[in-house]
Amino acid sequence: MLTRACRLSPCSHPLRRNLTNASLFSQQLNFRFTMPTSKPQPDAHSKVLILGAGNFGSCLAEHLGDSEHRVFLWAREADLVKHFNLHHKNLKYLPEHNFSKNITAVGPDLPDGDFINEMDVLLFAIPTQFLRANLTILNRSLKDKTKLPLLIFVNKGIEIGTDALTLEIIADTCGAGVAKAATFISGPSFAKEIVRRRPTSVSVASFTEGEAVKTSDLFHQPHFRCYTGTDPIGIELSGALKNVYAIAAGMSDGLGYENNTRAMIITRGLAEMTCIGTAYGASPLTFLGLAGVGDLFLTCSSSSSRNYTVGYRLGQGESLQTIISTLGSVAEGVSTAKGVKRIIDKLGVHAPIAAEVYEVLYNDKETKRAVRDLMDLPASRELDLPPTAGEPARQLMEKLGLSSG
Ligand SMILES: NC(=O)C1=CN([C@@H]2O[C@H](COP(=O)(O)OP(=O)(O)OC[C@H]3O[C@@H](n4cnc5c(N)ncnc54)[C@H](O)[C@@H]3O)[C@@H](O)[C@H]2O)C=CC1
Ligand SMILES: O=C(CO)COP(=O)(O)O
Repeated sequence: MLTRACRLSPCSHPLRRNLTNASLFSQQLNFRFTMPTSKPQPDAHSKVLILGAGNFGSCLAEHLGDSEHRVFLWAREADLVKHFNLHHKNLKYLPEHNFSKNITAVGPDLPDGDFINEMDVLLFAIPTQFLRANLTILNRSLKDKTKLPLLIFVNKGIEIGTDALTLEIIADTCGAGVAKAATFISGPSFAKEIVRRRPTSVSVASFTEGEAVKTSDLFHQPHFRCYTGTDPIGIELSGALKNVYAIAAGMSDGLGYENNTRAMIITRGLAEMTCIGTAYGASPLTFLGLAGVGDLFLTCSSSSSRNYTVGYRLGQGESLQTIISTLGSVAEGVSTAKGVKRIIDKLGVHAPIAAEVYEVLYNDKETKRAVRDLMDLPASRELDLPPTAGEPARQLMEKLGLSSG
């Protein structure tokens, strides 16, 4: 078993390491900041508020409710709150599951400041496109920024219109200190398998490594392992990007292509993800972890994935509008494909699979034509990481006060 001493490594963001080695900013970045931390380590009887009672929020409520913690689950649907508290069931998401009696549903309004300030942990399981509005309201309750609850985010997407990662949404709405303390969980973790206690592992990252360790300690269970790190930008990009490639893999299967084609999409998708991440300013190694290749493999190869399902149904000839209106759950890759397209265009990264997914979703390109165009690309070297120095990450870290000239 890993000891705490073994899991902790000196806190240094990979951007700093990359830049120190080779890049444009090697002489410029000089980290001089004090990392914020949350209230003391959540103990065995912590108060946890989970925001978002969809598949993943409910699943994580169950994961933490299966303990001595006092878990509250915020749902914006009044009927869900009422039914959950009476029957310990969430009929809309994970309807088969009997939830722990340690969980109390709250809502439909967001809890008030007094309630929020009593919490030791706030866990956000709200789809990316709705996060900004909810954080704007919640920020009014986070009065004392020196005594923050442990803040955990599990959404996997890029915001439409701003191309912002969640780190930036948090900084915009709650301030840089809150973003620096935030922790991100990402990795191959279907909600319905976690509630069945199938062995699962995830990546947990924060700029404040102590917060990632607290999160890991909170979540770690015999059937659930956490691996900590200090590349939240890479972890976020991994989770967001893999959803776009899951759409591509589903599309391929929906068109009737077989295993070779799916393996090609997964592998070339990983190469694209790594190039986009490197150009953005994340560590390329992050994409080899659970949040990267782990989640990419999972979602590209299973019909349990909503993103894969969107792709599959597109490949079968259904329209995007019909698929979205009948999916019954969020597929973050659909909205994220827009931000990814803008990011690759801006950074000049060659990411043809992501570009073709965008064309199918938003320019009515036929799925078969997209495959033909990909296969017609000229032969190229297998992998050349872009030499760029990570301007988006540099700007984001500047916003967080994590760089100084
Ligand atoms: N389901 C899974 O296995 C996993 C999901 N995730 C991520 O977690 C996030 C949430 O996903 P799911 O729970 O699966 O989605 P879901 O589709 O099951 O549930 C969506 C939730 O968002 C809420 N919602 C809708 N509009 C809202 C608004 N305006 N403000 C606040 N909440 C709103 C709904 O009430 C519902 O609780 C996504 O970013 C997803 O990528 C991450 C890992 C695994
Ligand atoms: O991210 C997930 C599992 O790790 C869930 O994937 P989908 O959102 O595609 O269902």
